[in-house]
Amino acid sequence: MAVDHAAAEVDHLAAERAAARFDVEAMKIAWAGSRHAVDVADRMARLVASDPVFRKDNRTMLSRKDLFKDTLRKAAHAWKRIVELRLTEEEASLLRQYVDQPGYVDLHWGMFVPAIKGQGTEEQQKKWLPLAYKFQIIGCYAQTELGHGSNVQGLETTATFDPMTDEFVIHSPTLTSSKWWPGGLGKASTHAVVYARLITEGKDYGIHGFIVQLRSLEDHSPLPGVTLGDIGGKFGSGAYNSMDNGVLRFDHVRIPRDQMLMRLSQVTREGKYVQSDVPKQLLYGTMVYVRQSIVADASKALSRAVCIAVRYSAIRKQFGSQDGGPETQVLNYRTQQSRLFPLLASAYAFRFVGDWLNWLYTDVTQKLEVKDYSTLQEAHACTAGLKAVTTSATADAIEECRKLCGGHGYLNSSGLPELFAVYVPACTYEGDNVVLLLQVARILMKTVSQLTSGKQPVGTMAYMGKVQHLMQSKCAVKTEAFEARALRMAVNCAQNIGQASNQEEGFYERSPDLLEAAVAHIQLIIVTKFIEKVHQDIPGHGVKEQLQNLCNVYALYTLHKHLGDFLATGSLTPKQGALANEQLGKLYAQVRPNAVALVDAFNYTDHYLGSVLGRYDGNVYPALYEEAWKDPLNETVVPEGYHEYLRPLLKQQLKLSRL
Ligand SMILES: CCCCCCCC/C=C\CCCCCCCCCCCC(=O)SCCNC(=O)CCNC(=O)[C@H](O)C(C)(C)COP(=O)(O)OP(=O)(O)OC[C@H]1O[C@@H](n2cnc3c(N)ncnc32)[C@H](O)[C@@H]1OP(=O)(O)O
Ligand SMILES: Cc1cc2nc3c(=O)[nH]c(=O)nc-3n(C[C@H](O)[C@H](O)[C@H](O)COP(=O)(O)OP(=O)(O)OC[C@H]3O[C@@H](n4cnc5c(N)ncnc54)[C@H](O)[C@@H]3O)c2cc1C
Repeated sequence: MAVDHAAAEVDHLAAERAAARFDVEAMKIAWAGSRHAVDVADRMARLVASDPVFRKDNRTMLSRKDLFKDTLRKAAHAWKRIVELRLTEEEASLLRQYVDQPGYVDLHWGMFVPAIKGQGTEEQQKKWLPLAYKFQIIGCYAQTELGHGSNVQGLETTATFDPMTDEFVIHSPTLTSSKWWPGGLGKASTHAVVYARLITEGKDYGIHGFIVQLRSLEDHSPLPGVTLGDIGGKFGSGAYNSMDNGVLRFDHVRIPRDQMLMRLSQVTREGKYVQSDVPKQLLYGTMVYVRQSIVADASKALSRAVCIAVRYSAIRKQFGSQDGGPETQVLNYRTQQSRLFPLLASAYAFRFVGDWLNWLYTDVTQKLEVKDYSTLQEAHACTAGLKAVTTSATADAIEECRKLCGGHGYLNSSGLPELFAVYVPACTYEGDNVVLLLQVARILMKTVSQLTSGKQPVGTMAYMGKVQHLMQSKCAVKTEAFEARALRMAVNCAQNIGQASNQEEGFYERSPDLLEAAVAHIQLIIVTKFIEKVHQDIPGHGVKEQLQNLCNVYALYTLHKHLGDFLATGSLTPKQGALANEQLGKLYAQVRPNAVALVDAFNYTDHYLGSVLGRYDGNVYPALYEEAWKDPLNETVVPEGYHEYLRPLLKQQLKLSRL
């Protein structure tokens, strides 16, 4: 008798959901932040999913040109819906998230507008922002060049003030000074915030931002002296190829003086350079803003991958039980759990630390408005470090989820290859992760060096003030072990650097250790913020308990993975390390019955997940089967090329065999 496997799989997910020991609706609120956040996300997700223009299941099969046109169409349609429905900023940005296709709008809203807000004077904001808000101009963020990305101070584009005409002359003096990478620049943008070396009265004052028009507002052709285009195809099919990352060269392009962003410093009519009393690091403010939003995005990308892998692992069965009973769901394998559940816990951990970082960023912004710059360093260290640690972990985790889904995970229809390809550049853009961690390490070294002078560290570095205690004690408490590990690694680095003939040389020599010290510090922040979250009042049956479990999984898994650090610094004994591992196994057993419900709490539509393996209804096999037939290769039974290449070959073999 034929068994309807498909129906059986569907029942499986229902059984998983019924077995969950907590209130999923309440967990949705804990994940999203509030009832309001759940409702608005739900509404926007459904709006997108039900609109045929936002279809994306065919995306990996489109040519680059068709994909780009599809992106323009989606962006225009999204804007039309935003205006027609009078969506709020919150609704609009969720709508953009669920459209789920990188495009010029991300850089327009995400970097061009914030750069003008952060670096422009009130007058400049009044002039440019209304144009940008109504899409009467489209902007991008043109900082990186062919020759320099990480080293911003090394950029070569020049902006030379000409007092005769009251203009800046923007010029690309070398091939390596060509702007290279800015998203939206290649084909869509009409304007850019261009970062260039300001030269006036014969002196180079370093990097500053300028608003430069690139294309005609009449026919979109490049303005005189401007050469620009797309830099070419990128990693993976679909994925980030929807974005027109661009190249841009200037040949003595003139812009009015008032298009220099003048909040941080000014050039007078006479050509005098005047520095404001604000720290010059505010020039990097747009990057800080985007880095904090990238941390929030990490939890979104990771939770999508984990949702697919958990649901599919509940559906997928391999091998029978000892007594010949039904086959085992792969989710029941201890190895599957030990690979998957830490990723599930990380998704929650990154979500909560992302919320905290958003709070920190808002707090710093408010302080800056009243000229309080005391938390600028903390904001830089936290955004840079958390961006680096969460994006690296998420990129690795998406690939691990692909492997957790076996062969089917490698199909585009699983959604995982495209998610990986679109996500991995997050480890590079907005600051290469190693470069960012070295920034954190520099701040750690500075903090350690100040300990002897009695200066008490604050914010996320405050634990370093407990130096006497943390350097000596054996740690029984979990957070204390994380604190001791981070502090001792930092102090070891500082001592080693101190022995070098000069500090810079010492920093250079010790940079691999410094990276690890920075990671230890950032992991401490993530663990601490997760613990703080579970100490809050969290309503809903069983919700707090589940989050407590996941928090323990995240902390103990991190500890297990980096046990070498904990042992080498004497922050834990080998026995404690072994006990932690034992405990981890027990925690996985507690997560197991709740796993499917824990990913349901992300509340993702099938449209947003974009995965036949992660379908809410669990109907995986019919969907996989159907999806295969949609491939353009299956449009004809006999493939194109048969008559040119297969038939002659086969005929030739036939002739040979008859000889
Ligand atoms: C109606 C609404 C519609 C809604 C639609 C919604 C649409 C969607 C909206 C939003 C989406 C948002 C998402 C955006 C999409 C993102 C896509 C990806 C885009 C990617 C873009 C980019 O990549 S842009 C380019 C990024 N480039 C980099 O990150 C370069 C990295 N390098 C650097 O940052 C710097 O060079 C460096 C920090 C590494 C070194 O700089 P420098 O040499 O100048 O400094 P020092 O090391 O000497 O340090 C000096 C001193 O400064 C301190 N410091 C350094 N940086 C900062 C900082 N950022 N902030 C504060 N302080 C800083 C440093 O610690 C030192 O301090 P001391 O006290 O002197 O020691
Ligand atoms: C998809 C994508 C979108 C982008 N969008 C934009 C955009 O909109 N606007 C824009 O201006 N830019 C954009 N960029 C550029 C991006 O910001 C840079 O690529 C990034 O900052 C890294 O710089 P780089 O390419 O110069 O790398 P490099 O610095 O050349 O890195 C190469 C290697 O050198 C290492 N390295 C570099 N410096 C050090 C150091 N001091 N110590 C130790 N190791 C080091 C790095 O770790 C890395 O392994 C984008 C990039 C990508 C991939």
